[in-house]
Amino acid sequence: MYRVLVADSISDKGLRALEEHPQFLIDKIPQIDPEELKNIINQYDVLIIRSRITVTEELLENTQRLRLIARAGVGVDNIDVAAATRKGIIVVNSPGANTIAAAEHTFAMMLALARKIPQAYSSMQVNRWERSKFQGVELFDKTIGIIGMGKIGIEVAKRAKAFQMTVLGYDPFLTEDRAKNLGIKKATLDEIAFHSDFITIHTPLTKETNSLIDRSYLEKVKRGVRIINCARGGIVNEEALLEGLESGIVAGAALDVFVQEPPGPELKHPNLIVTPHLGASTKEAQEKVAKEISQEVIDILEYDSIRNAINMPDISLENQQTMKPYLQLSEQIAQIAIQFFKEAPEKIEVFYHGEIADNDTEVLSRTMIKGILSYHLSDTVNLVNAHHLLKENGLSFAVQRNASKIGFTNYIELKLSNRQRSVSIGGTLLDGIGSRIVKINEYQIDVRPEQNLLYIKHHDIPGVIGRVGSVIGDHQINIGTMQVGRSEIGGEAIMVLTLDKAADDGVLAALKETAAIKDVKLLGLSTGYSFFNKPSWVKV
Ligand SMILES: NC(=O)c1ccc[n+]([C@@H]2O[C@H](COP(=O)([O-])OP(=O)(O)OC[C@H]3O[C@@H](n4cnc5c(N)ncnc54)[C@H](O)[C@@H]3O)[C@@H](O)[C@H]2O)c1
Ligand SMILES: O=C(O)[C@H](O)COP(=O)(O)O
Repeated sequence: MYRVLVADSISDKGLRALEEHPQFLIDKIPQIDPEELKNIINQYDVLIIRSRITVTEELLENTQRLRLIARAGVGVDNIDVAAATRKGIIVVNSPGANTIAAAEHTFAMMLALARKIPQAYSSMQVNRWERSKFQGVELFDKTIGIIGMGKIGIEVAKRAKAFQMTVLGYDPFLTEDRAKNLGIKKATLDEIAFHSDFITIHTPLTKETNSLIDRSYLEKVKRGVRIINCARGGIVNEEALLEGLESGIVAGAALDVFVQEPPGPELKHPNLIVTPHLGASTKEAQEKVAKEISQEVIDILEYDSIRNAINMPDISLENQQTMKPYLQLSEQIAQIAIQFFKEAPEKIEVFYHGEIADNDTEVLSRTMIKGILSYHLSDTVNLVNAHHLLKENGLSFAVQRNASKIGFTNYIELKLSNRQRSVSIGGTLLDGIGSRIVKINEYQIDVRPEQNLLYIKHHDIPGVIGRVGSVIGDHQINIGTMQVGRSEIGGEAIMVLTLDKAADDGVLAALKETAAIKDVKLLGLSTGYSFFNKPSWVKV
């Protein structure tokens, strides 16, 4: 049973799927304060939040249990994603579910700003009738500059065109073609400053966008510009904005988001209109984000299907059918490799050949890293923090992908090495048959990866196979399959057996006493794959 803490006000209707799911137990504390959250966070597997809660590294230090932080909305700037990644916690959001709400709010703000509606309303509330004071401007025939042409920026652009505005768009990912298809002009930030009557921002808050609209930018804008920020507090520098409003360079501004939420009393000006972060606050958007997040939580924890994770590659239910057998094979290849290598390798190399190389193999690579690192670091490693732990432990990692086939339709090889030695394990998935380990170092074999494998290196002379069979039989262990590979007749050879139960120390000692046997290793593999599976190591 997974325990979920809903630590913000989230639509009940949207959460229904999660609440009705027998595997999830939900606690809702929408107004929880940071201290209480810190005290109880370790009781939960999942934390669902909006922008009210700040997830800090310090908060995450209080939990060993949390696996998933679900942001019912877009912005994850209130979550220390790097800290979550280090702890192996997946962070997901619900992009797109509140796009229309945010675009419509931007337009509501722009119209309210143009026609001074909030000011006129306040005046009438104190029984005044000041018609000339509240003369506004039209949107028709004006130029709007949109900074950030993502989902919301695009919806704002469409609406601006319906108002017959000239639309300038700036976004590092906006191409000329895309701009043309949208019927807008691709512009630079400076061109937006020089030509826009309205500027609206729709980027995330990043190092680059923090204070993007600052004093120096406001020195370049057209006098009388109106600025709208429904994206994130801080993208428009609040002090510079107040100065711009005071000097008249900025005729009006509309803010839905603030550096501090709620903002301090100093953030006031007669030409500044504000709303308390309401961009996503429509009934429809809240139901949609909560519904999307509920499904994502269920999919991740129940089906290992990941969409919209900030710190994990996507592995949706649709492509899971293809990828799941490879996930298990990758994990098993890594488990075999590290049980051979035993020490921590200095270098990890992965080679993908054939059709698999055309897929996004990142999740397979992470699975192998997890398989390798967890041998020494135990259960602190998962797919989320795999790369981080790799770097932290100073290991080098390289991937090579080659669509050409080398004997198999698909082939995955993992090589672990340090300055002294290396180990290579290769595996494939045979259509309609299942996975096979087909290479151990220089030896070609054909072994179905099962829970208990026994690897024996020996001289290729008569009698060894019989001796191995009788030692194992004497210990009442049934042999499932036996595969032999050799480099040359009478040279060195290997034998890989699948056993119905793990061989004990007595078997290994008896085998090692045989003169022709050079090495014996019992390899324990996990069967059945789950992102959160801990490998069941059988150390030899
Ligand atoms: N006020 C609200 O309640 C509310 C609601 C929803 C979203 N938002 C915020 O709106 C913002 C946009 O959301 P979205 O869903 O459109 O996201 P999105 O990811 O679809 O679009 C963001 C766009 O910003 C662009 N961008 C990034 N850095 C940039 C830069 N330096 N200059 C120009 N463009 C840059 C990206 O290329 C991307 O196209 C986010 O910050 C989100 O948190 C606020
Ligand atoms: O990033 C978002 O999705 C918006 O800012 C909405 O935030 P909220 O969920 O706190 O309303």
